[in-house]
Amino acid sequence: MSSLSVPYKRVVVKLGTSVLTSGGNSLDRAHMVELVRQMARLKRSGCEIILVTSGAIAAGREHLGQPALPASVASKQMLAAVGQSHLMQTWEHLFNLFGMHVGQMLLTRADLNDRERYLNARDTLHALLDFGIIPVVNENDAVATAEIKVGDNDNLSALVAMLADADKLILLTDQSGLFTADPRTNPEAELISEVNRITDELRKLAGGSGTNLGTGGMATKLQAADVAQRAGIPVAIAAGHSEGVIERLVRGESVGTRFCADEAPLDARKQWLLAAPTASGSITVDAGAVRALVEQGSSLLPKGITAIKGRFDRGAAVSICDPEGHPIGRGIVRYDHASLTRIIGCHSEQIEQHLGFSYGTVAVHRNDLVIL
Ligand SMILES: Nc1ncnc2c1ncn2[C@@H]1O[C@H](COP(=O)(O)OP(=O)(O)O)[C@@H](O)[C@H]1O
Ligand SMILES: N[C@@H](CCC(=O)OP(=O)(O)O)C(=O)O
Repeated sequence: MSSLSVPYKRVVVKLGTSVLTSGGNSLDRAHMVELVRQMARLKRSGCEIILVTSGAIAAGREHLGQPALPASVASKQMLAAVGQSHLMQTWEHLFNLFGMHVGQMLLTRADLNDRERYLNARDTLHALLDFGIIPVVNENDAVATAEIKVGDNDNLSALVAMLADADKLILLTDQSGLFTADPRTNPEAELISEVNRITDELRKLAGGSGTNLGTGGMATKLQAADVAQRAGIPVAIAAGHSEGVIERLVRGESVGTRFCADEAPLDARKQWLLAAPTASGSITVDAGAVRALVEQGSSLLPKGITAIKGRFDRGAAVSICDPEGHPIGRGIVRYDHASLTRIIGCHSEQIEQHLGFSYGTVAVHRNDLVIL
């Protein structure tokens, strides 16, 4: 038994393509063994590990003899379909060396959009953990169309961290963390070691992927960190090739860039609302409503609505935008788009008069609303 002391008991580790291939054209199995060794030691010390793994497309290219990375979505899906089974076999084999089992979960946004499916996925994840099995998660690239995709494994890992009630999210990549600029193009870039709040200024520093292998670069890692932070989960971005990096982070050492968790995290339903649903429409509100929603945490009344876009049912998730069209929040509507269009700008007491029925005085209740 290892004598490691682990302050974090349930940890999501996301490994980018950049880490799994070491920047090359195939999976770097020697390095994967080293990463598995660290995770296995942590597991023996009482820490539950959930692995979010990229690398299906890279494994598919390797298996098929390195065809050029295709531009078309269908060809990438084909590579992912070929590669996912090889990727999974590799993980299974490596964890088996340490006497551990893995269970595959392939998810899309559609599995998380619907609250019931979200809860089902959560139950499966918890059942795997209860059995001492390591969940190995990737996006279900082979079936994910643009509408149902999470799109990148950084955001997927934040969703998984929430699903799992994890107490730490570790994003491992080919850089030592978040820098003041992309270190590939700016040699002056400096590592940012701690982030308390993710601001627009910080978002501007985070660029896309510097390679054609990774998806999203630092921009999607920051989005993931934002979601996880608000769910009360601390996040680290660090280099996957830094020695003992997973163990050091789980032991509480500060490596790379550390994002503190919010002290007042959103409740479970709002976490789901923040992270999962694709908005089926949008509601534009006036300046007074923006203040009421953002500063006072009020519900959205029909009176503050100035425009509605899209077609949605009662109970759908919609985006809420300020007068300039910038999204300020996301909420579940109490009225479908047709009814809401008829009560735009109305006082709440007039709803029944206009519609002949009422589902209550608010368009979006504050319990069903999350501010971005
Ligand atoms: N501010 C930044 N700090 C660090 N890396 C950055 C920054 N902006 C952009 N990047 C790029 O993000 C890349 C890592 O993301 P990505 O290629 O998607 O890797 P992964 O496969 O690990 O997800 C880096 O190689 C780097 O070029
Ligand atoms: N799901 C894809 C990876 C998507 C992705 O986000 O890649 P990366 O930026 O390398 O973490 C795959 O398995 O190839």
